[in-house]
Amino acid sequence: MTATFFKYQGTGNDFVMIDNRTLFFPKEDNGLVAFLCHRRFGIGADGLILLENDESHDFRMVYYNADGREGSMCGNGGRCIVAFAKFLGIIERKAKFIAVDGPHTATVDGDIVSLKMQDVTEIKRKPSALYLNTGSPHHVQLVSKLSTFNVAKEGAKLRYGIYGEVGSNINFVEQESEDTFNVRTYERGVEDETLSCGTGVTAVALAMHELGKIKSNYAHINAVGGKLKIEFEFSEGSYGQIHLIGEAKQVFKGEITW
Ligand SMILES: N[C@@H](CCC[C@H](N)C(=O)O)C(=O)O
Repeated sequence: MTATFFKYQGTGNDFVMIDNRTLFFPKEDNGLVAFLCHRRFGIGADGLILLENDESHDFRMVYYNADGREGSMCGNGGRCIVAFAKFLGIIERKAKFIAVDGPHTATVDGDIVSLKMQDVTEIKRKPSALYLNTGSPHHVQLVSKLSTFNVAKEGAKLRYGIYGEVGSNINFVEQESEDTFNVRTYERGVEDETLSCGTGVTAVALAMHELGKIKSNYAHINAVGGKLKIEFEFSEGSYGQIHLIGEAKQVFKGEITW
């Protein structure tokens, strides 16, 4: 079979994007997804995303990690699929779509996509980290000398050591200034460091607010692959109106045969 695909990136988190409105894609074939994401034998990506029709939303997002398994919510992927929906003419400046963690809204302004995330009602404190779910599970840990920190090794240790079979994404953070943080993430399902993780930097912003490290209702994040902004409201122990904001770009279009 020969299929048309698109490649998108959001602050360096890259995705194979497929228009599956005709439902041609064999969704149960995890080996095929892993092959398409493979950086030497396939197209190469941190994940694969299918755009499908949905009765009560503009579209449906189906997200797979690079290991071929369906993942939990992907924030950067969510921003990229909104840019893809605009490219396909499904939306103009506003989107309402459904993903694995529920409905999302988004706005597009040029290459900048602002994606509304689910509310977060619980942040767990661990001895040297915080743990929360922003659509995907995230461990958030402050470290020093982030630029030379061994994210792949330490991330794998925590991902398998603390969180067992289900696992978690692991974010290492360093405060840069009053409202700015540098973040590097080990991603579950990619099983390596990626250049950016949208649900991860969202988790970092909320965790830093929880620790009193930010007084504002926003945070700027320097991921390895680019800059993101997170805005939120905090009331009665809960975070709402959470927006993940940053660039999402189409990189190329191609055809692949399997
Ligand atoms: N890259 C993603 C996170 C994707 C989810 C994750 N790898 C998982 O299934 O745990 C993002 O931008 O949020």
